[in-house]
Amino acid sequence: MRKWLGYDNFKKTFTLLGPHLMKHWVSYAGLTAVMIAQLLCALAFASFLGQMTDAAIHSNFAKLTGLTFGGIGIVFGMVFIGYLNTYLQSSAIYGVKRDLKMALFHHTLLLRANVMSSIRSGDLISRFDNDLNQIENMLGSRLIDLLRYPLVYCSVFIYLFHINALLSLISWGIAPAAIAGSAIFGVLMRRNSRYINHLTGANTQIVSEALQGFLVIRSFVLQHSFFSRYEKQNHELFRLEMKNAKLRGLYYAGGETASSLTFFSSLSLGAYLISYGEMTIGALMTFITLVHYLVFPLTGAAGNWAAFQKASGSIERIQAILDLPLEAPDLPPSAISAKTYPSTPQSIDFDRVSFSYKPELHVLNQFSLSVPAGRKTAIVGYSGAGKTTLFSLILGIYQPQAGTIRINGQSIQDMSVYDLRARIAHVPQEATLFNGTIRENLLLGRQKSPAEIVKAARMAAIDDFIQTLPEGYETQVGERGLILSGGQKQRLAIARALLKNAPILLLDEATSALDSETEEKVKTALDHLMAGRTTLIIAHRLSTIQNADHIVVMEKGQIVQEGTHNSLMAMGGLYRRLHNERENPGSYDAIKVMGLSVRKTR
Ligand SMILES: Nc1ncnc2c1ncn2[C@@H]1O[C@H](COP(=O)(O)OP(=O)(O)OP(=O)(O)O)[C@@H](O)[C@H]1O
Repeated sequence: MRKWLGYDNFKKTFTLLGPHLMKHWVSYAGLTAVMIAQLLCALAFASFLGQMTDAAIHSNFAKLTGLTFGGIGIVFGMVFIGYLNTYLQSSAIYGVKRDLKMALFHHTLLLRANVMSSIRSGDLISRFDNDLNQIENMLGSRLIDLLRYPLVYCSVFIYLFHINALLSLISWGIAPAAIAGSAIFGVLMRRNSRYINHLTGANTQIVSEALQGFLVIRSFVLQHSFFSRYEKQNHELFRLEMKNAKLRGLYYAGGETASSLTFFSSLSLGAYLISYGEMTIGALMTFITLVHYLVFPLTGAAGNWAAFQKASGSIERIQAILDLPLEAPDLPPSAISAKTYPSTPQSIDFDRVSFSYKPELHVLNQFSLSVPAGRKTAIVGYSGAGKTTLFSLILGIYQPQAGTIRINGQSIQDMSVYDLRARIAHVPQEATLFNGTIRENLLLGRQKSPAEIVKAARMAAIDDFIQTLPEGYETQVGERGLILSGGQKQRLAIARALLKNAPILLLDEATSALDSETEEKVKTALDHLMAGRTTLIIAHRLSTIQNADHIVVMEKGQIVQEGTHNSLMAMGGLYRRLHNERENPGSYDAIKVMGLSVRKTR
């Protein structure tokens, strides 16, 4: 029975919404007062109609005049209460919705990276959009209706019982049908709505992928396949929405039938009682004005219940995000992104670190490496060797399952992630730009003078390009930096790192998108930036790391060779193979590692 009536969903709804509702208690208390005032006005108006009718029948002009003024007063009162109702409802609905949205975004910003990478962006966006709208639908007057319906039913029943006991009992005839109808309707709506919410999420995902991957979609001519998926989902959504509409229609028809039946049976029985002199015409007028107040709390409660069932699916989806684990309990203080860490060099140590993204796949196994303070260490290896994973671990984005990572001898587990990241300037493989100006994208919350910004951009060999733009540093980069080339974005990311001025520098293929001439210019800037800082560089082109103090060669999450460029070249093995492959792609060694059989000519 509890399941059928959706009691658990009801409880879940209030567990999530309770604190937010409490915050807006003034609006909800106001709405409750308005609701009571509306009820009193309705009772007064019904009584007014009855008294007017009886006064007219008995030609009581003095009473009629008094009642007219009273009626005008009731009408003005109702108009004012109606205005208050609209205002307070908006404040209650949008206040709670705003708070829920902020809680969801706050949580999203702090989600752990492994959780974040498992969430589909479209699905997450639809929780902000579709699910919050469903909840909005349930807030405000629908919540107050939970109180209103029993209160209206009881007070009107007592009032009408006082007028005529027999007539008032007619409403009891529809009560069992209304309660059973509400339970069945609620269960069917909930089932349907869950599926609709899920499909809406999948639908948003397709649109989001189509926007993000529009170049690939066009170059691989995928429009048809994307459209077919979208079309199929939309047909299914339409089918489910229509199913819901049929349910609502049936429900509405049921409510109307119950209301009309009660009205006509009250009218007929009332007419009969009048003809026997057991009731006045005025009393019947009052009665039939109020009789629908005995029906709508029963049928309306069922409709309300259905809205709760619908919203409970959305609440479940929002709660599911709010239950996901966070990497830190709260947002970083606003000043931290502007903080410049003292530039004293810092050492990095990996001490028997083991890490896997998934239990069955070990990326690092008992990995140990010491990166001396203020030196330049390069990491090379085939794709998938685990190089980028090392950076993610240093940044505290993922936590190792075993072993310790230390910075200047202190375990990073004992540091706040924000303090840890304040020490590191990271240039990732893919430079992400945000919607905003070039200047905002370079600063990312930092305070720097225009001269410092230009200096960093010059060092990253991007100032010349920026100066050619009509609005220079104030140019909007467009969503995801679409107006810039891959190399330009990469140079902006390097300028960003220069401006961060942190003691640890992590460069992950930072110059991979640059042509050799630009790379040469940027290299000078990077050499300048790296001087005196602890630098880890991942590079595909080995020519860019030949002057590194130390080179670490990785294979399948293990260090297989270490040394300087010259010592590693002399040693032979994987480093020399990689070097020959990447720097002299036509050489005998390179062809051999590509698995081709070549006959030696010498
Ligand atoms: N978020 C992730 N979830 C699951 N597995 C991952 C994730 N990121 C990387 N991996 C896996 O971990 C392994 C190491 O990846 P990593 O990105 O560290 O390699 P890499 O040496 O930096 O490669 P590349 O040179 O291509 O960037 C790979 O097998 C990869 O498939």
